Amino acid sequence: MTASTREILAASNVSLALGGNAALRGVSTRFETGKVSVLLGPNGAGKSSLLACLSGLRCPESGFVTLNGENVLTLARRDRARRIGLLPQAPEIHWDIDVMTLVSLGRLPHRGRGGETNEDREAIAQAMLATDVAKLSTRTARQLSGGERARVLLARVLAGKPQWLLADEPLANLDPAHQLDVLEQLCRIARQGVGVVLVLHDLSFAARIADFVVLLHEGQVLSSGSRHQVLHPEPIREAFGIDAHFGMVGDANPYVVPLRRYRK
Ligand SMILES: Nc1ncnc2c1ncn2[C@@H]1O[C@H](COP(=O)(O)OP(=O)(O)OP(=O)(O)O)[C@@H](O)[C@H]1O
Repeated sequence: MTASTREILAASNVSLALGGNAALRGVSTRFETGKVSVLLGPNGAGKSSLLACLSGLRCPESGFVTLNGENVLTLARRDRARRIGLLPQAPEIHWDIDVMTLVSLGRLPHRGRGGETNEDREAIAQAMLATDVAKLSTRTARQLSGGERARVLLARVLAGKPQWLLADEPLANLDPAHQLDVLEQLCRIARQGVGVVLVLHDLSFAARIADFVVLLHEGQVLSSGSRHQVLHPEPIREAFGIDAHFGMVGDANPYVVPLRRYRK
């Protein structure tokens, strides 16, 4: 991808109410391809709601989301599905399906009438390798452990090779080795030009990989910018109500340890 093909996914003054709750209140922010962006915030802050609006899954009450200036809701569904891959939070698998078939569903937006192509097969194999699920390919997806299922569902999204990957807590349920593997894959595809937008709860992983951070609180953007600007005692205290210790292991591994609840 060259600078001229850079894409921007932008939320402009987005508000969303869910069941009478104000999930988002006038959120404006923008994301770029080629970067890892991380949404942070306490439970109920609006992170999943923002991903749902960015992906076109939910329609804001007011405001809008644009992809390169075009409203995501006006994109043809198939075009949107090709360009934006969404991994929702803790998705369920509702039917008996083997892992290989489930991952191959990620290619559906690309399928023509001729059935599976070599390109499809290659994308599926790459995605299964990247998430370390090849050895599970004949297993029934519903019988997998939580972490195995999470990796298979990420493989399905990766198989679609979207220009944008929006993932809601992609590290939840993963063991530390697979957390590191998945983070490395996500950073790698960002370097290749994909726009990666992640919801994370782990502040240390966010500090390690984020090019851009949006900190949400009560449906609003409390702070956004580089990890150095946002992963800072003041905004973290205000958003989460905690004091935290910020440190470094070597030159490249920042960490954040929540210490105690902040009491005024
Ligand atoms: N289906 C729904 N019906 C009613 N209210 C909802 C629904 N989904 C979310 N909400 C509310 O909208 C607000 C934002 O929820 P959202 O799931 O976006 O938060 P979040 O930041 O992703 O939280 P978490 O970290 O717990 O996943 C919360 O107050 C939540 O209770």
